[in-house]
Amino acid sequence: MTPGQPAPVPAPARDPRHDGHGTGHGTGHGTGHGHRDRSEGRDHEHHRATPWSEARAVAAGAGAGARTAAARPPVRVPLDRALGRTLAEPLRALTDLPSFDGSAMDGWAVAGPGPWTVRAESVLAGHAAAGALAPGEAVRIATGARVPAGATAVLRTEHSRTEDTASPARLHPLREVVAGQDIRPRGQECRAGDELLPAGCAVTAAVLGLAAAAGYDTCAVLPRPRVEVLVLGDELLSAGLPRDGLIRDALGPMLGPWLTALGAEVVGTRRIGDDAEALHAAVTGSAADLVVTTGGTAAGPVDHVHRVLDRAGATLLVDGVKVRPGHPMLLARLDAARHLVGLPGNPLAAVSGLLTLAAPLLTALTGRAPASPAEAATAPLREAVQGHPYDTRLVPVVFRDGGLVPLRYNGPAMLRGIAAAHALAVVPPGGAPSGREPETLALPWPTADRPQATEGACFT
Ligand SMILES: Nc1nc2c(c(=O)[nH]1)N[C@H]1C(S)=C(S)[C@@H](COP(=O)(O)OP(=O)(O)OC[C@H]3O[C@@H](n4cnc5c(N)ncnc54)[C@H](O)[C@@H]3O)O[C@H]1N2
Ligand code: MOO
Repeated sequence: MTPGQPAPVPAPARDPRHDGHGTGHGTGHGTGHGHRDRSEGRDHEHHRATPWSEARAVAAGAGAGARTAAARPPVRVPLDRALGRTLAEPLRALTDLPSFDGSAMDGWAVAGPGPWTVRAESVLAGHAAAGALAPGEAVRIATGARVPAGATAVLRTEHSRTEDTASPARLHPLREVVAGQDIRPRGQECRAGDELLPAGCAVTAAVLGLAAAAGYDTCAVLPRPRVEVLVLGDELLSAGLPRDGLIRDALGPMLGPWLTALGAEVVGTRRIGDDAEALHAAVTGSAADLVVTTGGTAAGPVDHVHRVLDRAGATLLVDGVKVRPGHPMLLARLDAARHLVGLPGNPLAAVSGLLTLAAPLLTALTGRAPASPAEAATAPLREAVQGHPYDTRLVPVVFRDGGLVPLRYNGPAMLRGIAAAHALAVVPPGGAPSGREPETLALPWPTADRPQATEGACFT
């Protein structure tokens, strides 16, 4: 079956693999995928579902279009508020770096060949420069101090011997002295005006250091896309233990920080309940560039998202994706500059929607270059991973001993696997054999290796 061809919709009872989650660890659903209890128009939903890679491309295109339509100007922020933002302009050096000829070592600035007569003074970093040295003279110098005019080299303390009995003291080299040694010449790293980084780079801690060194107090960054999260569902509790069929809202606490890590400014996370009127008002009244809803995407009696989008005059760009978990995810254009991503309510399905639709859309909206799949870390699979017959699977994995180990708790309602994961492996329809190096999706935070004993026992 090639992508784009209509996929048959086998009845789950006849094809148990169609739950698509492979391991059978409590997938918590599997009651059919054809949305047969919807109106006739949705009977063949799976035929309309977009292949996974195409869905990501559509989302990226939507983000790029919205960015052009919104045309929001760059903002200038102090360096201590720029972390995680995107450079709106190339970072050009405002000064030569180093800005003066300085000593790279603690020792002696010397002029000409030794031995040298030692001047009584010392030159320290940040202090006045010593007067010019005449050939045959030396002066004590600290790392980072300006070398005096006339100096031809710096001699490290440990490569020198001083003869204090002489007056003035005499300095002898303990090894050959090469002209220019241990002097950091002005402009060695860059000249004023040189482009240090192009526009579009993410501002990392290292970029902040470079910008400060190059003379910046503020920097111009792209505006962050504003995102509002609407959490649907009457069954959700914000605190305490699950009780009486009610469960804790796992998505409200997770999505805001995750979207922030993807470069968004999260303007709010609101609980809406299963109330179509409230949802319609929230969607049409939102000033956000991207509205993210959770739940209500499928075929249940209170799954309002499609109806509300119809009523709001939105255009569905993606209505279902050939991916497990998360296939009911959707992407709609609310107007030229605003979009809505509908994430399924099952928590790992919501993560799948977040990475499939919201992440590429936000990357394009932010103005960053999309990460190429070839750049994402991968490794040979340590074991075969069962595939869905027609859909892509996203499976939480850890990197271990040079291989990729799929994690076990990967059911659509489970977060235990993804919480321990280093990445998500993209498993093509039909599965991936042991040894295959699959495409992976990186998680937008550092992942530390955990003690193997715990991981091995509990997660794989
Ligand atoms: N007849 C069909 N039923 C279902 C289908 C289908 O194709 N036909 N697809 C299933 C799949 S797959 C998924 S995924 C879900 C998607 O459902 P919705 O997006 O409509 O989400 P809900 O029904 O509201 O919730 C599903 C599930 O997730 C729990 N949930 C919801 N929100 C949260 C939250 N914030 N934190 C934690 N858990 C949440 C909710 O209680 C349900 O258990 O539909 C299947 N059904
Ligand atoms: O399995 Mo659903 O795929 O939870 O999207």
